[in-house]
Amino acid sequence: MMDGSFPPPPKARSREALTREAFEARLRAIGAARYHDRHPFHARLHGGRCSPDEVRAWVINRWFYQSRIPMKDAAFMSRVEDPALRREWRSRIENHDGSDGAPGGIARWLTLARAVGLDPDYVASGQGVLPATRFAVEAYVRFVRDMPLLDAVASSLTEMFAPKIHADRIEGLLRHYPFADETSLSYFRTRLSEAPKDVAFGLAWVLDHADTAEKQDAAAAALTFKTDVLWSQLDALWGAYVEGRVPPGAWTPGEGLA
Ligand SMILES: O=C(O)c1cc(C(=O)O)c2c(n1)C(=O)C(=O)c1cc(C(=O)O)[nH]c1-2
Repeated sequence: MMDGSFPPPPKARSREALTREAFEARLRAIGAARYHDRHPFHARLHGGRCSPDEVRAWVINRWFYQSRIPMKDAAFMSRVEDPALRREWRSRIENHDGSDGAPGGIARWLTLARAVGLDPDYVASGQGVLPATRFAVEAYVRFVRDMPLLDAVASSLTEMFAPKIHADRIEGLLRHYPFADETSLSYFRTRLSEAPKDVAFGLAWVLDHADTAEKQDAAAAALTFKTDVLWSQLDALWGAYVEGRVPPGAWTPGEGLA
């Protein structure tokens, strides 16, 4: 500078938060690019190309995810100080565990297990679950237990994309597999009516609370993390049961049959 002074440092420009609409679009774009409906295992399953043992392997491994969902929701609720938020959230646990003597999602999953020829007690024991499935699912439970509440709620928002995959699954399984009927697939039919309430609440909560660019980034990262949790389970399933590299200790065909 002519007068020998230094130019002022550039002002640290704070990024503006996206509008509600633009932020929702950002979250939906994560699903469009990364949700596990795009995984080749789902195309194989819904297209009728899975062998009976591949279907059994999917039922055994996916059970582990199902079984941990109410545990992660309980972990979430244990951190919530607002009774209104806990009241809203607790139906998620009842949906899976059942209430007032009515069966929940876990019981419906075991009905599916029986229909594909598995012993439900074997499936419920968690034996034979792939190590990578266990790692991914446990990472999800820990994430919800340890991260800020905003990240925890955002990580549940993969469910925004689930109704389509549940509807595709019902249609594909009914068309291609003899075990499929309204009883064996009741898990998915029930989710079609349960999930929209949870999604509407969770999405509105995230849109309300992610009110800075940094929080929006954190919520988007949480949703991305969750898509990885889902995708890596199917990668593990594919490696073990489509390509035939079953890791030590994991289910082998013939085990755990009814
Ligand atoms: O079949 C599926 O593809 C699928 C995906 C997801 C998901 O996106 O996490 C859930 C479910 N199903 C489901 O049935 C379910 O109850 C559920 C709860 C949650 C969650 O993160 O709280 N995700 C899912």
